[in-house]
Amino acid sequence: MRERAGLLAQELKKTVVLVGMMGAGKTAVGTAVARKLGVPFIDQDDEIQAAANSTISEIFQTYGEAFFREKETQVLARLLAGPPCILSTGGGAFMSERNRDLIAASGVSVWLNAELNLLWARVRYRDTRPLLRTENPYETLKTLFEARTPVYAKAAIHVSSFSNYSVDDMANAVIRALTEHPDILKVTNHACR
Ligand SMILES: Nc1ncnc2c1ncn2[C@@H]1O[C@H](COP(=O)(O)OP(=O)(O)OP(=O)(O)O)[C@@H](O)[C@H]1O
Ligand SMILES: O=C(O)C1=C[C@@H](O)[C@@H](O)[C@H](O)C1
Ligand SMILES: [Mg+2]
Repeated sequence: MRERAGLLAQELKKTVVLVGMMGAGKTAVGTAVARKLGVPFIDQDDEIQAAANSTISEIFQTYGEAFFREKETQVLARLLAGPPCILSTGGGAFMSERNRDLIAASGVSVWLNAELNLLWARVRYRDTRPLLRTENPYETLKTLFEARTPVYAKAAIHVSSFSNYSVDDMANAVIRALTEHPDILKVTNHACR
């Protein structure tokens, strides 16, 4: 893809799989990264909803979490078999060893790492996350955060989010991290042509 200045061509060689907690920005930042790189963006939660013709909440309510997790793995395998893209996972997808193996086999995992209070500030006013529909959603988020952090840390690339970062800042930080891996994102300078 060429930037407006016509200086950079970029080739995405592997699917970049964004992982992390609910509210880490996988969907928001992934969308921005894909737009900046001019590559396709796919949100795994959206794909599951489209395949089931129901919302995530409805799937949890009607069929339960175990069914959702099965669909999550099926959809992940299908998306990873497609052309390279920016793929935002659901918050729990990276918890499964099978999913981590699928990602490592044909993509690269990037952890969007954010502090608990930042995550809480982002998720507290939305009711689209069935796992947080509990008596004390902050405590639930904290429990998930503590249990999941060591697993997210297995991701190949880590990018930290801070409260003063915008979605755009985070997208740029992800792209900077990717450009350090030419086997993932190859950037060619065409300035001299
Ligand atoms: N610096 C930032 N990085 C990421 N998100 C940000 C940032 N600043 C504000 N936000 C907002 O925080 C929210 C992050 O939610 P988003 O749905 O992208 O998270 P997610 O990781 O996809 O969560 P889920 O696992 O539930 O799908 C968005 O509304 C986004 O606009
Ligand atoms: O953290 C999780 O386990 C989840 C996060 C969302 O993206 C959805 O995939 C679903 O609500 C489960
Ligand atoms: Mg999301």
